[in-house]
Amino acid sequence: MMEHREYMELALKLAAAARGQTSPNPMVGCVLVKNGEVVGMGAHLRAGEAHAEVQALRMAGTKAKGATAYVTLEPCSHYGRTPPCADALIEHGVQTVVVAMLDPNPLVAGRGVAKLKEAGVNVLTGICEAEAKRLNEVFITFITTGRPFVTVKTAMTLDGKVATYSGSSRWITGEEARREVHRMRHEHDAILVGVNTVLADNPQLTTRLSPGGKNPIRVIVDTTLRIPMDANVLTDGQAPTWIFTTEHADRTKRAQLEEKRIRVFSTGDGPKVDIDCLLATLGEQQVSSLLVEGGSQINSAFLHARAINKVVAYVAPKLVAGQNAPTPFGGLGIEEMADAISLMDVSFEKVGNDMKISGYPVWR
Ligand SMILES: Nc1c(/N=C/[C@@H](O)[C@H](O)[C@H](O)COP(=O)(O)O)[nH]c(=O)[nH]c1=O
Repeated sequence: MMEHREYMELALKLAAAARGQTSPNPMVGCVLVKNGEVVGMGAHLRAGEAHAEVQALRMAGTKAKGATAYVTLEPCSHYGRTPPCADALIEHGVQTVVVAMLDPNPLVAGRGVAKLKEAGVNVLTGICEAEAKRLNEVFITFITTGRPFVTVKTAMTLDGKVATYSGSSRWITGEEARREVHRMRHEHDAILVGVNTVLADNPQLTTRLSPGGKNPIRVIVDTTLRIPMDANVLTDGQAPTWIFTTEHADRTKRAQLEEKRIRVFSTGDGPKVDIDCLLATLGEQQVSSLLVEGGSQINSAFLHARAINKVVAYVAPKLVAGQNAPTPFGGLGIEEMADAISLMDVSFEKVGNDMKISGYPVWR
């Protein structure tokens, strides 16, 4: 007999299958079980389309009556772009609803559960809650702060370099790791690099490696608009490119860029682009997840702005040495080792011949 946990794990797997497709909505999965038999399954596939519960109820039909529903996120109780799921579960006669986590939106948290209970439905909450929260770390951050969840991704040699002293960097990591990075791009609403990376690598920042996926919005941090007009990100038409600059930028250059329908945002008259302001602006533009691919100046700026939610570092078993070779985080740096930014919930995973280390910075 499958336990509550096993059915919820199945619902979580269904939810995760739509990773990268549902923004700015969360990933949600639902499994309907009756007398020990799965009678319906569903996942939310795209914002504006049917919610997971509705998909599962459609599959179950009349078998939903008296069934138990396992849902990875509290059923919605308000009219968004689709009718409330709590009502649909009640109308189909579902007897018990097992919920992994309550809705993180403070405006609706607990309302769906309350509606179900008022209608006489048994409700259990907190089954696989930690896994459900980890799965929707992006949605939770975005809905509670209004800013994108920021992941800094870096790739370095074993001796901590992101390029040789001459700037050569292709490639540090192997095919598998780079393919995985392109999947990360698919999963993110936007990808950010500094203008130094554009000058050094002329990157495309698109999701090209198999199995492909959507191209994120390309965000370039460029304090004085040094970006070359013939840069790939300005000419390849593969994805929107937004530039964040300051009031110090050359007005003619700004007009040239805007003529090419490049969106240019100024974060004010500070010496550098204000990361806080950049994130607030991206949030207003409904960007719920941001992949920062450096380089070292940008990564350091995000670190000093305490604006990193997650770090994903690929370490390749290669050595290039060079005291002038750039490292993942540049800038002045932290003076005392005791003040180092530690990561928590760290995972270590071999990807091809490279080591992937992921974790969540602990901001004291
Ligand atoms: N050099 C490497 C990376 N380099 C990352 C950035 O510095 C590159 O400019 C960016 O990925 C280029 O984007 P593209 O044009 O779309 O391919 N990142 C990696 O994971 N492994 C590397 O070996």
